[in-house]
Amino acid sequence: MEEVFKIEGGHQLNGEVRISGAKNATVALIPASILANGPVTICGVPDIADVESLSTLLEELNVAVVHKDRGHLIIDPTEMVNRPLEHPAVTKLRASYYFMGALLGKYKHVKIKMSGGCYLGPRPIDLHLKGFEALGAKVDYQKGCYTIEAEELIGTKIFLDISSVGATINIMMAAVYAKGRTTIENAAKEPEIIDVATLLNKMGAHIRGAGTNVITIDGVDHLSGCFHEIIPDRIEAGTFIIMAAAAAKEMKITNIIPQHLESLLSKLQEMGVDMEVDVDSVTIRGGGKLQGVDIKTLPYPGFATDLQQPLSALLTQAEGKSTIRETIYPERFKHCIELQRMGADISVGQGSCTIEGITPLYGDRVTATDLRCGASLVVAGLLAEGVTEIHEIYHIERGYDDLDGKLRALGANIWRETIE
Ligand SMILES: CC(=O)N[C@H]1[C@@H](OP(=O)(O)OP(=O)(O)OC[C@H]2O[C@@H](n3ccc(=O)[nH]c3=O)[C@H](O)[C@@H]2O)O[C@H](CO)[C@@H](O)[C@@H]1O
Ligand SMILES: C=C(OP(=O)(O)O)C(=O)O
Repeated sequence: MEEVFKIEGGHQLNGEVRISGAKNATVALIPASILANGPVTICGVPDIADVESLSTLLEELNVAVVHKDRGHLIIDPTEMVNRPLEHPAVTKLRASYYFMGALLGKYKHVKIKMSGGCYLGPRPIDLHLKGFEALGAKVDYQKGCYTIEAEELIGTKIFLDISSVGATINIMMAAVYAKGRTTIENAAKEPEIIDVATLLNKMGAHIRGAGTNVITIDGVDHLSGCFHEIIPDRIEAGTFIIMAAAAAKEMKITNIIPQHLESLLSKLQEMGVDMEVDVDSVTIRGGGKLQGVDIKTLPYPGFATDLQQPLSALLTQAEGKSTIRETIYPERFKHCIELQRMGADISVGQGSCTIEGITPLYGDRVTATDLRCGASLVVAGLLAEGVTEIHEIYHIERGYDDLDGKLRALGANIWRETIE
């Protein structure tokens, strides 16, 4: 028995959609909260499977977790116990690795299984571990489990060979209680990193420079509970913007920070998408003629790798040739095989793909091999003739809050079906 999405294409989207809190911020804010010595209230928490998995892990640690209405989450680590995290929930998502930095920071000791998440090609965590070691920790890996411990953590200068989002956040969390100053050079600059630094600073940490490539963390002795509202999800916003360009007459995407979406919006403008950008919303008028474009994924503020997959589906409807060069995850092209099944003319090369448009798409039985592949297939399903059946939607549920409900409210014909 499996639950699938079915989408009947060709229904025009219209109206307004409100974007939820950012998944990639939330999944770091939740582990970061355990660094406090009192209750932390996070508001705007998206209703996604990754949050459920992290809540399970908090409960494993005897942290009190209360889900209130409208995305309020109260995390109270007052009675916390630093147990090994070997629960299967660890492997359900990538971000469980943030418990490494958080538990190491708070207790100088952590034992945790290897995390999971989308397979996008190899996703090593060597930079996280090197960062912990530079702070004075010893890392041991046995039988799929990391043990990381330190007598004390001492601030130091850490240069990241690659500006990794995960390593930047993990080191930041490990360093908040360290003695003296930690400097992260070549730090990642994604908005989610600023959000985590903001939460930690509200708790009493002393972090400067988040959002630039040099972050300094001056260790403190105590962190308290606080209240924090999560930034909007720029990847969910981008996905809906792409869907609007694909299938909307007029659609307003609200609760966004347009500055976080500049690389996408400027590409869509180059494609010929009609848009009106406001302070915290964008209105898209779809149905116009689209031109193919070339895209290169890059760390923020460059074009987000998480959006190249949904955009690929739209590019099948753009005139001429489009090329996507993937510099973050050169193997992130599994969605192309699924799109080909639906009629797309795509060839995949070494770290890139070429899409020839315009090709009509036809509903078929396809598989969401990862989260954004799933989003790409939903975009394709909205455009396709007939019914598209998407399997393995648990990937989509890991990162999109009520994607099908939001689409139905906009006029899409999408439903869930349980099949044998
Ligand atoms: C939960 C979360 O926030 N996930 C996002 C995060 O993943 P994640 O934090 O895992 O991605 P990173 O920024 O760490 O990865 C960037 C690049 O660095 C490499 N690398 C990373 C760490 C390391 O120790 N060694 C190493 O070689 C990776 O293989 C990749 O090629 O950023 C990615 C890049 O924007 C996004 O696609 C993910 O949606
Ligand atoms: C790859 C992603 O997520 P994760 O890092 O959680 O696997 C994503 O959000 O597109």
